[in-house]
Amino acid sequence: MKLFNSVNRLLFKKQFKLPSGIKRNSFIRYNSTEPPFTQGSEEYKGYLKYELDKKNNPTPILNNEELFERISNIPLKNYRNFIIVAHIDHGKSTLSDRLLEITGVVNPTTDNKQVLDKLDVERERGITVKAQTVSMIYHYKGEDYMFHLVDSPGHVDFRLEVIRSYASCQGALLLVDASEGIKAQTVANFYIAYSMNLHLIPIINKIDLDTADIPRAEEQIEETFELLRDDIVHVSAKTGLNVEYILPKIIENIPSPPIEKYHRDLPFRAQIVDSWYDAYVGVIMLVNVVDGSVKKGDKVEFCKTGEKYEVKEVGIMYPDRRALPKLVAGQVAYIIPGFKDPNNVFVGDTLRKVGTNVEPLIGFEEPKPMVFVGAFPADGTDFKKMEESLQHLFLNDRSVVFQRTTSNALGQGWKLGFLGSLHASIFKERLEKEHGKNLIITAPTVPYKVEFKDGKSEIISNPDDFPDGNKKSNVIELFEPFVEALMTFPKEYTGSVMTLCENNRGIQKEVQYLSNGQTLMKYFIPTAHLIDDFFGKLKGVTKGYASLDYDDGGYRPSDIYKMELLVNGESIDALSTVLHKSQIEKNGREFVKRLKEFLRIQQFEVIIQAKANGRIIARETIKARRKDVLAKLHASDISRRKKLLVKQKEGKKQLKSVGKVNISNDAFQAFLRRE
Ligand SMILES: Nc1nc2c(ncn2[C@@H]2O[C@H](COP(=O)(O)OP(=O)(O)OP(=O)(O)O)[C@@H](O)[C@H]2O)c(=O)[nH]1
Repeated sequence: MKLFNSVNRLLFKKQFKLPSGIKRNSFIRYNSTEPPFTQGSEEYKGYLKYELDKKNNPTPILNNEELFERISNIPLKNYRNFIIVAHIDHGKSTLSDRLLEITGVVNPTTDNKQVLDKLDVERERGITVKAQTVSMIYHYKGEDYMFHLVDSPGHVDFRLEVIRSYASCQGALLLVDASEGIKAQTVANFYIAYSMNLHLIPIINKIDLDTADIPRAEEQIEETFELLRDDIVHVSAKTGLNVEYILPKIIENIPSPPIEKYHRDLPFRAQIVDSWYDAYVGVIMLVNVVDGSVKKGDKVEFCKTGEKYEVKEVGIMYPDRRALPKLVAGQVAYIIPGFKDPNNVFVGDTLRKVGTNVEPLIGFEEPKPMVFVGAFPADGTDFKKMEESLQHLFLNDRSVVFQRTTSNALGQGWKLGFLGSLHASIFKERLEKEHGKNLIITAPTVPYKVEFKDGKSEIISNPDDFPDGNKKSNVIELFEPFVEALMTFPKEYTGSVMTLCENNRGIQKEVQYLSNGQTLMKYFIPTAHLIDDFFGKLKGVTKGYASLDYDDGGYRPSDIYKMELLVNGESIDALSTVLHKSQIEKNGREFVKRLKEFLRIQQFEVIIQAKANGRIIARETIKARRKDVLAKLHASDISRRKKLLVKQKEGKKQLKSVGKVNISNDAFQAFLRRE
């Protein structure tokens, strides 16, 4: 591989005519600081030829024996575990693809588009949802190095996933898009990496774009993160330009796993970093091996549950599973424990060999769902079948909370909890795509906290359970969750963003004007407003230029009430919401109006009301009208008559009944989807 790289480097050098005055040995610097080549220029054509040659002479892909032999000889001091962090869409997955090609993990001749984005949703939506790990071997200055690269999700909903991934890493590549510059998530991810003592390698990506502004991105990196301009590598992950210069930087700047924490001569101990389900082999666990070694046939124990299993397979992700005879300390690798139920595995738990009784490692913070929805099967749908199908959908995402629940209006169903609004919308979209009309999904809600007079407190994630009327007399205080939102946008929108935040009951924490003409603003925002498309509204008032990141902002006392929708005096529990006092009048009026539109004309008068704090807020009436489906037919048209009557009968079957009023599935769905 070394030979291959030097041949390529020569080829690469030969293709470019360097401007006069620039020496060959300043080649790296030249390529990493100058603007990209113009398309169609001689240099660009030369670069394309280099790309073609690379494709025709790829680094050979090792078979399992070769792989194990190479890995077995790599000492712990030559391990580098790192993560790529960046704002969403700044090119993490694309950069991973290029690194995998250079190190011969994947063949560059195949179309490597986001090799690591394995979940369907990730490929469909082009975003990373789960962190993925992949191992690489890189030969440098006569020695083999083992890299574990973690491609972490960029979106804030998956922040805990990012933090967990950091735990097994010593360094991070901090990626910034050359045309976009630093964004909210770049800042947020930088601070996490910094607080966890990770060594950072700054990289400016997308230098091939016409809109790339490299000096501006450099200035931002230097000013905001106090990283040296000279340390920045300039790359195009898309074309591969300069990506090879990142690898030596990783070796020289990121330390190996610390020898005081990782011991190859102690009994086996590993931390579970992630787990997923495979239809053929069952559960697969990704582990960070901290001490000792483990191999197929070893008996291992989960510290948390005490459950014991025999190891069926061990190996590394390369980029798919490659079975190896054994794993050793320092590796981030997989273990197949040979069971099917994903609920038996707890991320953060420690694995040890049976009988060794070594101390468990410190676990991770459990992800807390921030957004809840109810899901109910429409009439005629098989509950059990639907439940199996839903469970299947969530098998690979253990952060989804899945519980049975019942509603007086919609019958038996499930309560689903998600990490944030993107997480919820990804699954909602999939549910709607896969189950369409067979599933009614209620409006998203957030978990409220209630403190009672007896000192107890409760988290309420179903609005209908929110204390009201008599139940409220035992309550001392009600709390709603907030997020600490971090926004960046061009300075001229500062006033509009402030107004937006104030209108969403935001509490200002900090405003900073950055040198690049951007404002960085921090506000505490109620989570309920955040999930009500706050980002969409933020983009609206900043012409799409804002970026948003958020963190848990804790609970704050709040003047909140349950609002019910009544149809002929009967409350429809699935449509209850929890609202702040300031929103009740407006939302109450809007909700009854909307529900009126969606309710079918009934055979008697229907009264729709919104009620909160024991008071009727709004009211609408639907006048009775009998629908005669045969009215327009000629008396002798018997077969058509029959058909229509059958159709009417089917339609009636579809109606969900609340009190005496029938509400069709379509009406529920249309109301909830705000169509
Ligand atoms: N022009 C250009 N486009 C790039 C470059 N790198 C990535 N892209 C494009 O930018 C988009 C986002 O790239 P990804 O690699 O999916 O970004 P990501 O950071 O992994 O995104 P998330 O996983 O959603 O956070 C894709 O359309 C890429 O093709 C680059 O160097 N130049």
